[in-house]
Amino acid sequence: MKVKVSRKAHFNAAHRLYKKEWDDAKNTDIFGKCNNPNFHGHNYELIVSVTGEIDSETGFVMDMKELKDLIKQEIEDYLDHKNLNIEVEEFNNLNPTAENIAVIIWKRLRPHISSSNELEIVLFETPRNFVTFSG
Ligand SMILES: Nc1nc2c(c(=O)[nH]1)N=C([C@H](O)[C@H](O)COP(=O)(O)OP(=O)(O)OP(=O)(O)O)CN2
Ligand SMILES: [Zn+2]
Repeated sequence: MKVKVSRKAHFNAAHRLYKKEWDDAKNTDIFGKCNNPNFHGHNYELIVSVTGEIDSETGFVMDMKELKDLIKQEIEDYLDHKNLNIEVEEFNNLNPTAENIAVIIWKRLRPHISSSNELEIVLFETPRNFVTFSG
């Protein structure tokens, strides 16, 4: 019997969506206002979910305190109040779209979650735009 436990988190970050190989006209055509060369920001809302069997001794799938500390250490401290294009090395050559940010978050958390548990990332870039990645 598998149960999913989830923890919400939050970070603010700036980004610009563009491809350096494309000229300004094409970047504006594809990315619109998200191609603003002066960057723009989002209040990202994150839901991290871990699915697995309930431990018969603790009653936990995973200790939520442990999950909270892990998200703070690996995600909030790493991304909060950052310019993703400039300050986060994963985005040196990768567009910081919601899809790519969700994958980076998954990759940073995965090594710290028991291999017998599944990990799912839901990332809201705006109140109405969100992406889901489960590996
Ligand atoms: N597939 C994706 N499409 C878009 C992404 C993305 O990451 N993946 N990102 C953007 C922009 O960065 C931004 O998220 C869009 O902002 P905005 O248009 O303001 O967002 P909303 O549509 O939710 O705002 P409304 O107030 O509803 O207009 C664009 N596309
Ligand atoms: Zn944006």
